[in-house]
Amino acid sequence: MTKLSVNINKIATLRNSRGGDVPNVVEFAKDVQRFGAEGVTIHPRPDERHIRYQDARDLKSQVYTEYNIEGNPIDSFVKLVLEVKPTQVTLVPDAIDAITSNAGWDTVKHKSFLIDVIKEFKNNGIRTSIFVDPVLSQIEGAKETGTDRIELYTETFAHQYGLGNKEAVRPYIDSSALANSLGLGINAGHDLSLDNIQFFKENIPDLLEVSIGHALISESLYLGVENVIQMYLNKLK
Ligand SMILES: CC(=O)[C@@H](O)[C@H](O)COP(=O)(O)O
Ligand SMILES: NCC(=O)COP(=O)(O)O
Repeated sequence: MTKLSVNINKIATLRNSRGGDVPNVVEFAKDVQRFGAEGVTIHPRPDERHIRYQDARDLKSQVYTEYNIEGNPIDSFVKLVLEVKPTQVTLVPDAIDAITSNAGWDTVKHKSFLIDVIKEFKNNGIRTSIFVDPVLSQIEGAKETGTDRIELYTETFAHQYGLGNKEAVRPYIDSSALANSLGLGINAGHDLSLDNIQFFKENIPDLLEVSIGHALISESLYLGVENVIQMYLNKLK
């Protein structure tokens, strides 16, 4: 059974584009859980261009499924996560001005930093996951950090699968087999979608959780727009 955690960053992006509070991020999180999502993911960035640190606090009492906060563990992020105490923190090595996440950790180079920060979160009862590329040496390095889980960075798989290259799932199969043998839990995310999720899931045994945002919100627009147009037309009769 793989849990679906909905990343609601894009809802905050839409809200922020107008100021105000529409769409409301907390109400949206409540809705996705009511519709069956098994988790809510946010990825507050230092510039707060979508999810704001205050959103992370406001969501705490309303996320009754798994609450996953992702981000680069700079001081302000670590403080926020220790205050909010989500179910899981996913550490992502984002550059401060990254448009979106674009690489996993170098778990060998950053081993001692990761050990320290992971220990602090675990001591506070927060499950840890670290974002990694599907590279065996990086999975072995992840084990050394003491993390509970890894999140496989799926952008390459998603891109190649879209081009018809199904073999692109091979490094993920090998990485997840190694992670399993090392006792690491396996999450995955980035550019997963209705097109590629079933194939990915079928190939990765013991996939515990996927976090999906960009495609899921886009698909919700595509699949919902017809209904909304009809509702407007009815009001305009
Ligand atoms: C780690 C990861 O792949 C996602 O959290 C992704 O980075 C979402 O962040 P943005 O919504 O800012 O693109
Ligand atoms: N951890 C990945 C995530 O939260 C969502 O990534 P995406 O679906 O927006 O690419």
